[in-house]
Formats: sequence, structure tokens, C-alpha cells
Amino acid sequence: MSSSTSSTAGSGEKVLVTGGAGYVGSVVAAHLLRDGYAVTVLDDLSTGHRGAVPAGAEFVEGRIQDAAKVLDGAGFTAVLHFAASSQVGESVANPEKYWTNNVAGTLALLTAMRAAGVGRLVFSSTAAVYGEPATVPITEDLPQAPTNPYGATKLAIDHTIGSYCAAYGLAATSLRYFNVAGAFGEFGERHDPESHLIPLVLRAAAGLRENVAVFGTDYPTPDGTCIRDYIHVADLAEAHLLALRHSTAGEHLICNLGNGEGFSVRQVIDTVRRVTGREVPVVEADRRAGDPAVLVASSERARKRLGWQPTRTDLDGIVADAWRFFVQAHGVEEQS
Ligand SMILES: NC(=O)c1ccc[n+]([C@@H]2O[C@H](COP(=O)([O-])OP(=O)(O)OC[C@H]3O[C@@H](n4cnc5c(N)ncnc54)[C@H](O)[C@@H]3O)[C@@H](O)[C@H]2O)c1
Ligand SMILES: O=c1ccn([C@@H]2O[C@H](COP(=O)(O)OP(=O)(O)O[C@H]3O[C@H](CO)[C@H](O)[C@H](O)[C@H]3O)[C@@H](O)[C@H]2O)c(=O)[nH]1
Repeated sequence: MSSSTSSTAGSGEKVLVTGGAGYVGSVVAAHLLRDGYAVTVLDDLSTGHRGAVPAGAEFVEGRIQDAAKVLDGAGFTAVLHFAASSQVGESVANPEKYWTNNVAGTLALLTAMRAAGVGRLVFSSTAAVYGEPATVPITEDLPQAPTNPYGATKLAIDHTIGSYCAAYGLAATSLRYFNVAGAFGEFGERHDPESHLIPLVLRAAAGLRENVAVFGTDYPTPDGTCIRDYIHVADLAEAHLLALRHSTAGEHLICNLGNGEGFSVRQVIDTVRRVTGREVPVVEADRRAGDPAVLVASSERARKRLGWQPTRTDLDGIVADAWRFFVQAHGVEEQS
């Protein structure tokens, strides 16, 4: 197997990155360019930022629902599909948005891919498809029972992709991310509103919010708070490059991506205090609806099938990278 870090791996191959103005998509687009792919980003900027599209990528402002306009006759060989609505709480309040944007949008993309003869796909799935798992670490064959519409839409898309692989020979990989964190160079997390724990704790550390709320202190975990598996966004990006190169016509490979180690909400907050050297005011709050107590991945399949080897597994390092990006993006002054 040749290395994903080879500068000629992509050899100018044309790939479409949907959602490439977003957090994960921009980091993967930067990695694809590094590896010699010709990258086009399709993004409607609904939650993304034009400035996050890496230099060197072509940018098309538009929706995945209109992907045919971009794909037809343009010589793309693969699509990396990140574009989605992905706020769990919003999906509970407004499921129509999620079924329409995620499921109907992906169907339009798949139809456009078939029409244009684009036979490879890497899709951003999620640990949210498992709901409250019966056992951890979570393997891909555990029952899938999402506890919110967001996870349900991602599971529906996984099923759709599977049937396209079986019937039409699509070569696809669904990567089920656990909790993505960290930053890569000038690319990092800038959601508005932000719902993810690490950037919210960083905001509190920077004094840009009064405090961070700990959602639930009575979970059946050692310190009573939820446990999650945090994966560095650059390790995640490497998995996408491997998936792109290891795909097989007619096969739908599904891989969990996490580090296999869980950290509680309180441990994350303590890590931010240690890494930033700043105070983080905390308030205890009720549980957030639909939050499983413990989500930790088994990524054995990704290691075996893709040869994936995460190298940035240390939580201090992940938080340090996120903080570096945060300081730069928000103009936070370093304390002496
Ligand atoms: N961040 C995580 O922790 C995490 C975990 C599991 C799965 N995921 C999945 O990974 C993907 C990327 O997540 P992210 O955190 O980078 O999100 P993000 O919101 O930063 O990026 C999504 C991008 O898709 C674009 N977009 C949304 N709908 C679109 C449409 N119809 N047409 C074109 N562009 C559209 C947005 O403008 C945005 O730039 C999503 O599919 C998400 O569900 C993320
Ligand atoms: O202000 C906050 C925000 C979060 N949390 C807690 O921190 C943990 C992590 O929460 P995030 O919102 O950062 O991440 P989630 O685990 O809820 O969800 C993320 O991971 C999921 C899979 O694990 C899905 O992929 C989803 O898309 C992605 O956002 C949870 O226990 C949550 O309750 C707090 O205590 N306070």
C-alpha cells in the first residue's frame, strides 16, 4: 500500500468536495490538495465560510441539490460528501430541514453522480447512528438506533448508499466519526451557533462567554458526566484519503473513526484549563435530551481495511491545536 502522504497520490485526479467550506470538509480539502488532487468545493455557505475554502481549490457556491450542474461532463472521478445540516437539537425541533437537506439532498447528489458516471464516494456518517449503545467500544455491527432525527437521516443515507453500491456498482465508504476536534493549520471549527463542547470550553477560557454548562452530572460514569471519544480532525482527514484510494466497485465499506479512549466532560474542561493556563467557569445543568452516557469507538475495521493509523491521539495535543486556531480566529490575546 502506498502512503496517503505521497505528494503525487492524487495525480491531478478531479474530486468534488461537498461542504468544503465547513470545518471537516475544509481540512480534508487541504489534505487532498497536498496529495495532488484537483479539488472543487461545492458549498452553499449555509454554515460554512468562503474564507475556509483552501487556496488552490475551485469554489462553486451552490447546493448539493444542484450537483448535476457541477458534475455533468466535468471529468470528476470521486465525491467526498460533507455537506449536511448537523445540529442535533435543531434536528429535533425542525426534522423537515434534516430530511430535506440531508436525505433528499444526498439523493439528488447520488442521482447526479450516476448520470455523470462518477463511481466513488466517501460519506460523512456519524456515531449518532448508534444511539445509546448496548456495549462499548462500539463496533460497526452493533444495532443502529439513532435517538434524534439527525442520526436517523445519516443512517437512512448509509442505507441508500449501500443499495446503490449493490445495484449500481458504486464504490463507497461511510466514515462514522465520533467527536471531531482540533484544527489543522489555518483550518478549524467556526460554527455559529456553536454546540460542540471543546470550542465552547475554549470560549469560556478566553472570556468570550461567562461559563460553560456541564449537561448532566448524574450519568453512570466515574465522575457523573458524559464520556466521548475525541478524534483529531487531521487524523480524520487521513482516513478520507485512504478511503478514497481503497474503495472497491460494488462495495459499501462502513468504518467507525475514533481513538478508542473516552474522556468525560469534566476531563475535557480540566484539559482546557491545563493547556490554556486559564480559568474555565463552570455551571452544572440538566442533561441534554438524547445524549448517550458513553460513546467510544472501536476503529479496528478502519485500521485493518484502510491501514488507518491515527497519530494525534493525545487529548492535550488535540485541545492545544484547537486553542491555537481559536486564538488566531478570535484575536484572543495570549496571557503572559
Ligand atoms: N463535526 C463533528 O463532530 C461531526 C461528527 C460526525 C459527523 N459529522 C458530519 O461531518 C460533516 C461535516 O461536519 P462539520 O462539522 O464540518 O459541519 P459544517 O457545518 O462545518 O460543514 C458543513 C458544510 O456543508 C455546507 N452545506 C450544508 N448543506 C448544504 C447543501 N445543501 N449544499 C451545499 N452545501 C451545504 C455548509 O455550508 C457547511 O460549509 C457533516 O456531514 C456532519 O454531519 C461531523
Ligand atoms: O455546552 C456543552 C456542550 C456539550 N456538552 C456535553 O459534551 C459532550 C459532547 O457534546 P458535543 O455537542 O460536543 O458532541 P456530541 O457528542 O453531542 O455530538 C457529536 O458527536 C456525535 C457522535 O458522537 C455526532 O456525530 C454529532 O454530530 C457530533 O456533534 C456531550 O456529553 C454533551 O452533553 C456539555 O456538557 N456542555
